[in-house]
This record gives sequence, structure tokens and C-alpha cells, in this order.
Amino acid sequence: MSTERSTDDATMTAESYGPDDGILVLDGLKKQFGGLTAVDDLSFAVAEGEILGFIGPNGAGKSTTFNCVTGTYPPTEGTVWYRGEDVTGEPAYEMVERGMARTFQSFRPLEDRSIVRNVALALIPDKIASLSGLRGETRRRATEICERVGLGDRLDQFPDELPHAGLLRLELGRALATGPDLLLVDEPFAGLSNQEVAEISELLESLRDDGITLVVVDHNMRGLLSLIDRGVVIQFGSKIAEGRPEELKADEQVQEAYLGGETV
Ligand SMILES: Nc1ncnc2c1ncn2[C@@H]1O[C@H](COP(=O)(O)OP(=O)(O)OP(=O)(O)O)[C@@H](O)[C@H]1O
Repeated sequence: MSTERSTDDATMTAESYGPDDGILVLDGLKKQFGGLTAVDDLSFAVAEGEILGFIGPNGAGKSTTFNCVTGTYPPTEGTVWYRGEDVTGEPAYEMVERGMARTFQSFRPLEDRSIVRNVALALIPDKIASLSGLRGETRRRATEICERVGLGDRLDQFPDELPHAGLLRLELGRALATGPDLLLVDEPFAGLSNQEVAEISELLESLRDDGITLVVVDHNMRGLLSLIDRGVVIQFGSKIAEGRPEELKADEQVQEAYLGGETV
């Protein structure tokens, strides 16, 4: 990363990143919808093996950034590098093949399929084609993933039998089925009790221990600051702070953006 210019006020220093600054690097990302600039000159890097929080108030541009990175929208300007390669504007299926997976805020399970079948459908055939007994192997892999996300005792239930936290686990299972190196998790804590936040945090930490890099998005800092190694905070589509949880908590702009000056 290099610094191109700096300002003497409290605004962030303008930065320029290169392809090797992290497993995922955004440089000067901009996304406009007509006259609305949803993401504006946003740059940051995700280090391999970390849990990065991507934080911002409602409407700050978090989902739009996610959508530009995962191939849902082409960015208006800027560059996205994944594992050192320029992947700007690549379609979603190519990003999945490269090892990037995401969960969605609104869950989209197939309601007429069991839990294990929902996960099996997300398995990428190429990755298991060389294994013998594909059908049995598919079931075995899907079962393993269900167990991994805490749904081992609900394999043959249907999505509408799951509580909210169970649907989140299923969403994580479907993402894991694509064999990701990087997992983008969209607002996992919304609608969860404190106990569930702790349990899901434990699951996300265990995925990191398995070697998966995580970017966790949330507008709410509840639960997030104790989970993440580092955070990037955005407001109105631009980065206002970046750092370790204790640095973010102490940052005046973050306080202001979030709680009108109250302590985070
Ligand atoms: N497809 C779209 N067309 C037009 N405007 C959009 C579109 N998607 C997002 N926006 C606008 O871009 C801005 C950023 O929205 P975005 O959904 O990225 O914010 P967010 O930080 O994810 O918010 P939330 O926490 O509520 O999910 C908002 O003003 C939103 O209305």
C-alpha cells in the first residue's frame, strides 16, 4: 500500500493499494446508480487468515461493495484483486470458482428440499467429480458440512422447520459447499439473541481456524467487535476508519457515525 496524498484534517489519508496487499484488495472502488454514488473511492485490503469486519450504518454502501466484489454488479470505477489477479467485474460464478463465497442477508433456501439436499445442491461438481461413488460421496460431503455448521441432527428436516439461527447455519453450509478460501458473511447477527451471537461467532472463528479468511459485514457493532481482528468502517460509501476493535471504539468519527457521539 502506498500513500498518495494526505490531509491535515481528520479525514482518512487517500491510499493506493496493489494486487499483493492481501487475499482480497479493493482499490478506488466506486459504484454509481444513476446520480447516486453508493460507493466512493473505497480502498482496503483483506489479509489472508483474518476476520475483517466491514462496518457501516444502514445505507452506507456495504451491500453494494459486496455486490461489486462478488460479481453481482460491475463497479463504475476501481479495481478488485483476488489472490493477486485482477477480477474486476467478473461474474459471480467465476468468483465462486476462484474460491470466494458469500452468504445473503435474506436467506434463500429451497423450501421443498431437505437441509442436507440444500447443501448438496451447492456442492461444486468439479471438486468432487474425481471421487468414486458420486451420489454417495455427495451425500457424505453434504452431511459433513451440515455437521460442521451445527445442523447434523437436522439433515432431513426442511428449511421451514429451522429457527432463524438454523437458517443462518444453513446459509453458511451452502456457502461452505463451494469450498471457499474467502467467505463474505452479510449481517449474520441480525435477529439473533446474545447467546446465538456467541454461538455463531464461535462457528465463524472455527472456520477461520480451518484456514478460511472471513469478511463479516454488519451495521451493528454488537457482537462484531469481539469477533473481528480488524475492521473497516464506511459511511456514505467512503472509508472513515480502519483498525483493531479497540482503535475503532476510540475513533471519534466512528462514534459520531454510529451513535451521535455516544460511546460504542
Ligand atoms: N440497485 C440499486 N439501485 C439504486 N440504488 C441502490 C441500489 N442498491 C443500493 N442502492 C443505494 O445505494 C446506497 C447504499 O446501499 P447499500 O444497500 O449498499 O447500503 P448498506 O450499507 O448495505 O445498507 P444496509 O445496512 O441497510 O444493508 C443506498 O442509498 C441505496 O439506496
